[in-house]
Amino acid sequence: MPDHGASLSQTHLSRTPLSQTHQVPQTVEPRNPGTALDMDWVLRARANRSAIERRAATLPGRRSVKKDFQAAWLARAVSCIDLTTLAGDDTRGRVARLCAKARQPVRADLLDALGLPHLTTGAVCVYHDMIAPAVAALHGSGIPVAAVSTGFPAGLSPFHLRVAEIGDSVAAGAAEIDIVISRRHVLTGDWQALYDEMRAFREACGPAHVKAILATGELGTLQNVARASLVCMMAGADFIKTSTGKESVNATLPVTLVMLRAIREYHDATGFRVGYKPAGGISKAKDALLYLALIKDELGDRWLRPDLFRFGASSLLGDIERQLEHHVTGAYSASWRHAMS
Ligand SMILES: O=C[C@H](O)COP(=O)(O)O
Repeated sequence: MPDHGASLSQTHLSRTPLSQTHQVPQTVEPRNPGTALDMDWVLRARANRSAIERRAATLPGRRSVKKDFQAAWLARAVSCIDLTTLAGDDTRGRVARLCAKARQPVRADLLDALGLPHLTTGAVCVYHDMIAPAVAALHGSGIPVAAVSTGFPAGLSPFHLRVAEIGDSVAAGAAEIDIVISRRHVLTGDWQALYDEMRAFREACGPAHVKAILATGELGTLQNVARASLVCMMAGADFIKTSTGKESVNATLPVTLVMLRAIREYHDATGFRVGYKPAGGISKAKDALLYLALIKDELGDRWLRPDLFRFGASSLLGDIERQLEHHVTGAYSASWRHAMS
């Protein structure tokens, strides 16, 4: 059960010695198989925008962690990052450097000082053409490659090509596929079409885990976010993800609250845990701490692990590393001193 109201300084994670924060228990979460589309349930979903925004706005004042506790939480955040590059000018060289950073996200001397023997990011996230170099660069590390797919970011290419793209990316070695949904199905309330699309994407993924990108900044209302979250989970999504990072509004705390509550409701009803990935515009360590606090409040500790939580972020790691360096040395370094920051 989530421990609503517990202060972070009293949490299990905060009391955990730094040397243990990166150790993820080897629990194997059963995959969400999905359910039939339950239209009554979907249409019952509501979102009270003003209450949600009020709750999100008060979070920074109510939640703070300091010193060793903060370093422990930041180390946990690192282990949950999908270290991302999604740029038109990506090259094999850039991806290889990113993968080296995923293997060693925090400088060895800082890890030593923090008593952390080993830490990696949750995954590396790239476009299809960069899967092979990423798989090669991560060989032996156990770090999965995630690929964005289905005509990312708009998702407006022909349906058969979107499905085929998933198969190609799985064949190329992607263990996780970040699909984009058709926003028009949400905006027109065609929940059956969204469900069928998501089912087909999930099937095309086979053993690869599928993250459903809702592009929440383009869905119009929080109620639509709640309903789209439920439909994607009913259709078998392993994760629901806020954004591509390319919309004008990406991850926010109010949207996160809505999606976390949908995940909780789905778990209560089916027993299956679906993961959550906020993505786009999360670049500061202090923001990462807010997301972790909200997840702890709403879903509990079990979701604070990389198998159920990821940050989709291209530049968050650099700021976290700076904060950890400050924790160890008492001084801030320039961001350019941290590779791929
Ligand atoms: O899914 C990941 C996002 O595209 C990353 O967005 P960002 O570059 O704003 O961190």
